[in-house]
Amino acid sequence: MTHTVSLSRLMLTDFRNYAQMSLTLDARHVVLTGENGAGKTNLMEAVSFLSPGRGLRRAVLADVARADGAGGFSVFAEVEGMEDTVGIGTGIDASEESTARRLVLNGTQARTVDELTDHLRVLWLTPAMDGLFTGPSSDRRRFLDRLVLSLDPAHGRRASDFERAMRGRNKLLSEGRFDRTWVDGIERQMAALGIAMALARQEMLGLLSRLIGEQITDDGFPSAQLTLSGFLDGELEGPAIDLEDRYAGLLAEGRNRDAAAGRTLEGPHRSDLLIRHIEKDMEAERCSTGEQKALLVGLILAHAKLVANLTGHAPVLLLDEIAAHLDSGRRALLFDRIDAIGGQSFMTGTDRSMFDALGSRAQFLTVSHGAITMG
Ligand SMILES: Nc1ncnc2c1ncn2[C@@H]1O[C@H](COP(=O)(O)OP(=O)(O)OP(=O)(O)O)[C@@H](O)[C@H]1O
Repeated sequence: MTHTVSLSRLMLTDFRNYAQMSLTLDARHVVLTGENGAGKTNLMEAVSFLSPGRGLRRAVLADVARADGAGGFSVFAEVEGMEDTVGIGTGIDASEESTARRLVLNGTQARTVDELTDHLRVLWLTPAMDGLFTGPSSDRRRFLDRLVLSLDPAHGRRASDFERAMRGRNKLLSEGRFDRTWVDGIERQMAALGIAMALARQEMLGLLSRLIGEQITDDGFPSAQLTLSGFLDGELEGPAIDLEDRYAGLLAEGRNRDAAAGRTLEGPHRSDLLIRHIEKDMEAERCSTGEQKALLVGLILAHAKLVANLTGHAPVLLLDEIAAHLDSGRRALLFDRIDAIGGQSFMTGTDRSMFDALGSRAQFLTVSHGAITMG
């Protein structure tokens, strides 16, 4: 049985084009319609700040604060969450020097943003992700890591610790300091973190692939075959300690090469996510724009289902302009699929009639110049 996690209240202060906004919601889906530039995506971005990281635009926090405001911003949400009802407040104060946002849970300062994951998981799909299959591998790695993060909150910390250790190694090598014990120590640390990262990614992809395999249908949303490549390909099996030894060995062997290159050439930071369209048996990057979009939608919805199955709680989904290029039949199927995940989804569009097939399954909101009206 999947429980619905839903926002029952959302309040914004000086968030992008919202000076003050307060919204009361029920657990149904939320459809936001309005003209271009009205503030639909901004509202979704505010909801994305209820998860760790920099939100769906990967914004610099100072840019989020309303241009004519005092320099700070806040987002407050009441969430019927995974544990209980929780009040979540986040933002930055105008006077704060820090670039990190503050996070308050039920009135108490949280230690880390990872604590958010105890209450809700937020996943999103935005038009900015349309180039995922054709863009640089760093985009796919980030996408992959967000998928892992929504199942394994420790993944983010592991990745940032790995980055830090790697920068330390690069610096030592570039300065020609091959002090054995020092470099050995950093490489052992990189090996432990790097293998843990690779295994977490592989495990998530295994679970997701199995779920996709079980739900292959011919409803117009293609299925993705997902493969990890670029780091210990085909070797990520057996005890983790053996894999760590193998990776530490590769790092030690590669010191001269990496010193010359000025960076570490072997590691999970070089992985790529290879995606194929199963029904067409074709690499995603060679599929048409429409096929790529459908593939991405299918992938996000399958992942949402996986999160729901594994945690027992459906994630909150932010689907920006998801129905834009679909005919009415496809749209109705899409809404059924979204609804079947069992959670609350936020969807945007310019035209309300595009969402007619949702009927009473959604609450409809009109957005105009940073203000919201129901209906
Ligand atoms: N920090 C900020 N302060 C004030 N306004 C901002 C800030 N950041 C962005 N905006 C404005 O917010 C407006 C709404 O943007 P948003 O992306 O939410 O529009 P939208 O309703 O999703 O439109 P579209 O249908 O075109 O995607 C834009 O006009 C943008 O210039």
